[in-house]
Amino acid sequence: MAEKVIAANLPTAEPAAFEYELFEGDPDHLRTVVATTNHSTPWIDPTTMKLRHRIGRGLFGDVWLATHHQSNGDYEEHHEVAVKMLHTAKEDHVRAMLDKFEDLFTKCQGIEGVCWLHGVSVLNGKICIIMKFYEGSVGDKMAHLKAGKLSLPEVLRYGVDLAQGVMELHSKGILVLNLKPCNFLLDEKDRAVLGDIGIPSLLLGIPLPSSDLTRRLGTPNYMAPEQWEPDETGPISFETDSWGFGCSIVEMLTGLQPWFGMSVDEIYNSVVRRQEKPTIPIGLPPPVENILLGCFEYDFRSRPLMTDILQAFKSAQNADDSEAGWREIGSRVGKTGSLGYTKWFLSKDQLQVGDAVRSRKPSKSCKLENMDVPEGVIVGLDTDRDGFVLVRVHGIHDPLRIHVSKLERVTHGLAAGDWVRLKEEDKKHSSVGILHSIDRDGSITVGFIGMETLWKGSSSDLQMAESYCVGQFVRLKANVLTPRFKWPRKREGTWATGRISWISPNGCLIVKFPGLLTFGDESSSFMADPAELEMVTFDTCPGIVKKYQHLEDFHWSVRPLVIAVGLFTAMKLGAFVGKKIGRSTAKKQHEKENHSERQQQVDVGAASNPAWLPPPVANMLFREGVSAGAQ
Ligand SMILES: Nc1ncnc2c1ncn2[C@@H]1O[C@H](COP(=O)(O)OP(=O)(O)OP(=O)(O)O)[C@@H](O)[C@H]1O
Repeated sequence: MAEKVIAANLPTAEPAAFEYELFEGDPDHLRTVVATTNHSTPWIDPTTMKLRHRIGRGLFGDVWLATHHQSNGDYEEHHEVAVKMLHTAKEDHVRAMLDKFEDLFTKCQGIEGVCWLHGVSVLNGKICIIMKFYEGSVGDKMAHLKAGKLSLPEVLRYGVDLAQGVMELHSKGILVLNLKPCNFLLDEKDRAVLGDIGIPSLLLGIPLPSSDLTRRLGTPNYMAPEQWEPDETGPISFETDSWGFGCSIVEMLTGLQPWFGMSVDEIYNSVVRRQEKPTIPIGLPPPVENILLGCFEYDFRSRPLMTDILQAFKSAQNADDSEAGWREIGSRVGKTGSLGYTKWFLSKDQLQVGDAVRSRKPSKSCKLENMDVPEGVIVGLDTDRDGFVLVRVHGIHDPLRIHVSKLERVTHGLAAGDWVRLKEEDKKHSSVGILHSIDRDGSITVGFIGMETLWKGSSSDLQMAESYCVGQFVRLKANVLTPRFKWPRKREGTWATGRISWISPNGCLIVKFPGLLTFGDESSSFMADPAELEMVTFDTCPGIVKKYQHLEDFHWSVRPLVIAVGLFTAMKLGAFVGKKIGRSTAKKQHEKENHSERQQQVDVGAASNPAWLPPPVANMLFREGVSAGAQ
């Protein structure tokens, strides 16, 4: 049977190549790696391995069927094993990966629901992960079915197996990052186990050989938005696996791989830039449908954890009519609470009596004002109404009855979601980030630009930082000469001011520049490090000129519009002034004519008067003349 599956899995088998692969390597090189690596338990002597057939070729390397030969004088055994041979890496990277593998190996011991790991070896400078050989995968099973998809009860059963396996790995701090039906292996009892565990995690932080692979830490069709550039718009976290899990379930239910037929760049544009989600079949049991909707939340903090997924699948499995309602394919919109948080987001922190709390601000707002509870303490749980707690607020006699979704826990002055700054800067990453969690003992996790995973530390390492939200205007601080990310300049050469359009969970700001006119492919969105920015508001702009310049940041058309209005006004004014001048010239002309007429009359009247007569006298004469003329 094993041979049958192997044959079916042989897309590009190279039967003769393995001997070459195994023995061509420089034994001294191997000995160096072996000798300098701490390989107490997982290390397998490469000379005991014999590669037989290549089963498949994946993004991270090839999988081979091999024989592992073991003997200790008394006995001699040959085991059929699967060998994942990773791509060639530099010697110091090999060492780093072997150390990481050892940690993974130790943590995986005794975990059910994940592929059995025998150990690790190095052949030809390539790391080989040696695992139990399984008869096939969920992907293989689907490929052999006529419709290419599984029944709902089967999906739920495998889903429960897998969620349990992933949950166990998560409990040991291991991220899978490559969940997909081909990596769900099937054991003798038709239970799904996770294959290929943790390989992207082994590669985290290690430069990949091909530039094409550098931004991929998984299989593109199953990758979560934050997985593409985890140090820039990440970090990756446990909920990153929830996205991959959701993609796999959708594929198992429909037989269609998410983003099928699209190139890597097209998938990147759909998932990361346009924030699109895989299509979810409609008519699924409500717990499964809700969980899938949650799995495809763009911000991973809003997604369910594996324990939520397991619970949902179990409850759908127990429901009698699980398959009755599943009909056709369509898309749905996720449900969020009144403040814009999903129930998965809110369920990550369970409030307890004695917790200090404050009102939760709406998810897309910076404003803390008008809070019902600026500061309070939970003094009891309302047993009559589910989800309500009693909060004692300073200055109010009776405790307030408030729903937990409207409150957030404050520990050592910090609450999840706060903007924080590291007291001691670390050059490797930004000093400003977003707090993801704070335990009651003060241990924290923070998302920082420059880190692929969450930073762990203590609340005493942090201080509050200025918070940013979508819609605010920002520009680079004057002392920033070389920003972390590219930042556009105005025509005059000064840094442009932009508007925040999105905030990644690590605090990376996606900034648009409505004040700059862009052409063709020119991108209008830029990433920015909050540590390098300052806010721009009308109040902070000194003087009328700066205020007007800020007005220009709102839209590129403000300047031409102002120029047009200016020109129009100038023309109108010109015309008006022209008319006025014309009128006054005509008037003056008229007056001049009148005057010369009068003058003539005066001259006539004054003809007998000498020219040296003083003006009052002359005027008197003039008046007399006018009156004489008028008479
Ligand atoms: N332990 C194993 N036993 C039997 N078959 C395995 C085992 N591990 C992997 N396979 C099979 O080998 C084939 C190739 O696996 P591989 O994981 O290399 O491919 P991939 O999942 O497409 O790529 P990658 O994981 O590198 O992104 C798959 O069909 C997989 O089911």
